[in-house]
Amino acid sequence: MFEKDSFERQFTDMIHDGFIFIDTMGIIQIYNSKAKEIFGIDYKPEYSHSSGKIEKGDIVIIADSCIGKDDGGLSPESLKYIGIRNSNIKTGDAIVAVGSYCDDRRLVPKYVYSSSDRLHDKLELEGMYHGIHISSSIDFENGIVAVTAGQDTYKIEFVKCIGHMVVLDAATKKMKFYQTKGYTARGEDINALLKGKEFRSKGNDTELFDVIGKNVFEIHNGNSTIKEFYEAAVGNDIRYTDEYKEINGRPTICSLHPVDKNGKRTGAVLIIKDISEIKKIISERDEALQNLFRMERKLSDEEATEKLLPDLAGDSREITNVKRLALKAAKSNSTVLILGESGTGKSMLAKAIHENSSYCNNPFIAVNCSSIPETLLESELFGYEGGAFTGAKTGGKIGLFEAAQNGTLFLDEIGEISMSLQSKLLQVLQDKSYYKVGSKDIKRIDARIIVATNRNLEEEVQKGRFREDLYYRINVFPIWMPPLRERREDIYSLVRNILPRVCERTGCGDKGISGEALRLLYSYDYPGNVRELENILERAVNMAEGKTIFSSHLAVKRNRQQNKAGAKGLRKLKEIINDAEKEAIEEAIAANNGDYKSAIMALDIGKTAFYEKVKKHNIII
Ligand SMILES: Nc1ncnc2c1ncn2[C@@H]1O[C@H](COP(=O)(O)OP(=O)(O)OP(=O)(O)O)[C@@H](O)[C@H]1O
Repeated sequence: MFEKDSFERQFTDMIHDGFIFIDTMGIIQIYNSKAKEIFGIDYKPEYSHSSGKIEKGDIVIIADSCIGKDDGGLSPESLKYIGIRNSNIKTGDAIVAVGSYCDDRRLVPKYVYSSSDRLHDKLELEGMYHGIHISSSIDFENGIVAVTAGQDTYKIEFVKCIGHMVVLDAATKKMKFYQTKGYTARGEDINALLKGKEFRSKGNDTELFDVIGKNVFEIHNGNSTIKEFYEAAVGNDIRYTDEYKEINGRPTICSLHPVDKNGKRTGAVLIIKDISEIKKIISERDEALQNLFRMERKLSDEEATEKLLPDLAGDSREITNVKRLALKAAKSNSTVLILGESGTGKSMLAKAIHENSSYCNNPFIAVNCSSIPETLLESELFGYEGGAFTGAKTGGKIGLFEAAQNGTLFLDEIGEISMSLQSKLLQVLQDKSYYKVGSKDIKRIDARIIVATNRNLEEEVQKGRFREDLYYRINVFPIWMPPLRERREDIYSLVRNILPRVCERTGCGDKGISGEALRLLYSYDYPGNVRELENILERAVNMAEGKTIFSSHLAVKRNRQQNKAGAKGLRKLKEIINDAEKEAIEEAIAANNGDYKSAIMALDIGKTAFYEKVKKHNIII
């Protein structure tokens, strides 16, 4: 229809978009330069090679981001051509591999693969193979697939999926084929080549690859866009403008126009805008936005935990997690079970949950189950009617459940209650109702229940000391408070939070703490957790006469390392003297309320010697 160098052809080459015209037989009549560029036809690559086919013993290097879904059509089974027979490799997996083609010398292939459900930034294989340095990598984040053989690297950019392959000649180890963009149009998909199809030459050796006169399905795999294109060309009334379409695995924006002459269909035109670059930018932007969103959410999460649980000091990963869970628990009305060693802050957390819940304007009633005698606990919890038992108040008594109505009832040390009370509690939690002792009137529970224990309840259940059904009933929303020794980084913020409180409580005036003392606090193991830290600080505040707490004011055993050395009894005399010297200086400073002149006099040493020793022992003054 068109002359080879016709005016129309030259004209369409000037268009910035890809322009393809096919006739009513699906034969390509115009295929402008931009279309060739988009689909890698007439692409002038860096490296040249002649035409040929993969032969026995050739080294084949593959990097496939999504087996079976790339446009190279690689299947897990076809990997057998390079010696990979692994039934765990599935369609959709990513693989980087090197192997010898149809090799009966049994050269073992090397490969790394990753299932599609695993998130990865990069998949990489690197090493010597058959005397040549090979690397094959897929950079998912930047959309680059690269194969290096010796000094030469062959890269292809991709948007969604890609199948890349480089072949080295068995004898010379020189590159004899490599994949570049446009391989679908050239009909050089990996699978076909592995099955023995010939490849075309490239670079300086590129044979004239004229698509004019070829059927459109020869050049483009028959996806729905090309099918529609053909349908429009043969007479169907399909047309669209600027629609997102994929052709040969490349994202494009297409416009389809049927072409009629004298009322008769003569073919169709497909105009293509290459948007792979834009798509990449968009996906990068989307990813950046997602990261930003994630960061913002994390920050606002952290801000929220700080704002809503201000009394709960600590910013370690462990305590932050506890705070996050606590805020979630506060939003639900399920029973919360707080577990953890004594003194870790379970009661404090229960209060914080209450304060952040919808029950916050109503009472928070805390009851330590171990501190109330067993005989009284039932009547304390449920209350009693006047005259219910000998010694009962005449007017009866409101129980803690009733007192906590519409608020929160915190049952601390739940692991301590007797088996008979456990059954009653189970009933109450199940039925959400109870009877006052000596009453036949049913009472409804509208309080939120939080329970806590420092016992290992699972172990208690196994030993028959705690009812299994009650354990399951209260274990709805468990929160584990980690011991302080497992979150030492909280010590600083705990001291900052607790010290002013302790100073106020003891009426000793504001006091600070020396770096040395902080370091000592940091090195201690705290079997009694935060409560023990609080007690240590309280004692120190009372001991320190000046404004600063020094390590000599802290009633803690020596630090972990020193404990260990001490336990072995292997400390050298020099070390002992050294420690004693340090302690003496600290004590002198503390005893003189931080007044160095007096400390120097008390120690009866020279000023220079004093400052030298202070420096040597790293004493903060
Ligand atoms: N994160 C924290 N921030 C500030 N103070 C804390 C923190 N955790 C615990 N404390 C303080 O430590 C002390 C012990 O806390 P709490 O009574 O809540 O511990 P507990 O785990 O309930 O102890 P027990 O198991 O013995 O009942 C309290 O005085 C509390 O104020």
